[in-house]
Amino acid sequence: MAVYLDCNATTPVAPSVVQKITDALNDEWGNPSSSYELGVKSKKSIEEARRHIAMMIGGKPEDVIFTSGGTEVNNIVIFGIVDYYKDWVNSQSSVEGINEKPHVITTNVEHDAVIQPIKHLEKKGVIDVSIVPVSRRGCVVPQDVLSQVRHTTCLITVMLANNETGVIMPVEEIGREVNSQRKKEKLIRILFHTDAAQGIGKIKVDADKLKVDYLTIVGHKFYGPRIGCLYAHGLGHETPVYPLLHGGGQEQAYRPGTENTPMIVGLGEAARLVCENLSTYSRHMETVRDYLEEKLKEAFGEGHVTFNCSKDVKRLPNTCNVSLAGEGLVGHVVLSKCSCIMASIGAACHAQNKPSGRILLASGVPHNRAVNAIRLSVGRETTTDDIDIAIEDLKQSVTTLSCNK
Ligand SMILES: Cc1ncc(COP(=O)(O)O)c(C=O)c1O
Ligand SMILES: O=C(O)CC[SeH]
Repeated sequence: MAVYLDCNATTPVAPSVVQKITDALNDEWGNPSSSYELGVKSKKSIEEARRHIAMMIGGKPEDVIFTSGGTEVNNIVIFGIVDYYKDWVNSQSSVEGINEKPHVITTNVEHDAVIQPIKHLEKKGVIDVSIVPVSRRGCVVPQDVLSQVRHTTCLITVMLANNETGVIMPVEEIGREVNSQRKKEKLIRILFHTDAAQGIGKIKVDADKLKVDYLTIVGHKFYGPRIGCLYAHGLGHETPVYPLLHGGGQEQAYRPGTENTPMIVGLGEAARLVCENLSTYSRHMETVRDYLEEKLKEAFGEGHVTFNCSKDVKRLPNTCNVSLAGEGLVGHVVLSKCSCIMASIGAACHAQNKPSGRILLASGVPHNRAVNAIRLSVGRETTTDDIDIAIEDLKQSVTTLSCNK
């Protein structure tokens, strides 16, 4: 019997989401831009989905733009900064600092879909970057971020929760202070982005409360389809969005292209499920995750089990990053000897045979523990019976590896 414990990598699509997608494929295939009934019907279902998504994050429907996924959203935000800064410089009467580059601040534990576009622009010499290391507890300190602000800073991006450790970052605290000094000094307003991919569907996400200008939504992390959304607070008037793509007028021309109605409708249903059931989902996942951690300690002994997320930081209710002490118990090797568990040692988009260098090591986990790390991320359907099976699977894997030494 297979036990899926990799929900931070991706989740199954909820049954009602599958049904909504199927119905839309069959009945709402019209072009949403078409003025006849078939098109109007498709457009209406898209706008209903937009309303559910806006409600899920405490935003307005007109501030939600559909994209192909989270990677696209993060690239829209990061690449847009270059034009944002240029437009601001051109709008200034004085030319002081006109040749200085826009400055971006981020952390050293962001997902590649944030780090890589930032590094790309830095390598091209287009932006200056400050990468703020998280504390030894794996959580970024707000003052460490804010102390990096300079007169050319125009974007701060800090993920809401880390995909490997589950650590929840102090986004709201940073959001409150981001522009506290700027207005007095007539400097460019700093735009604040959070990649909420791992938070949505697990914890309450309120864009207004977080004081973010941009927020990334990733459907396949909360039982939805593999598309995403960009939330921009006061889209187009308070917060600029510079399109990566140019074409028709869809999505207020911020993300042109004939809409993927079935997947958008599915994402709307996934958002509706979160709106209605988040506290139930969150409580269940935390109960099962805590049961998992107790059973790991029982099975291997407290002295042989180390959890790689500090107890005194806020963390996602579904994530357990654990290292089993013992020579040869390298994370990916232990998983390779398991016959039931489907899990990972870190981000799926990284090679599964080397430790999470950037995230666990960056979070203060010593190398000998990082190499033995396994990420177990439970879901809405994970049961304690699943955990019992997973624990037995891990025990047999460790026994096999110990005998082979
Ligand atoms: C934190 C985080 N950000 C961004 C992404 C990228 O989203 P997508 O897979 O939709 O491009 C992922 C997962 O894939 C993620 O875990
Ligand atoms: O597995 C993850 O952490 C997200 C997909 Se790269």
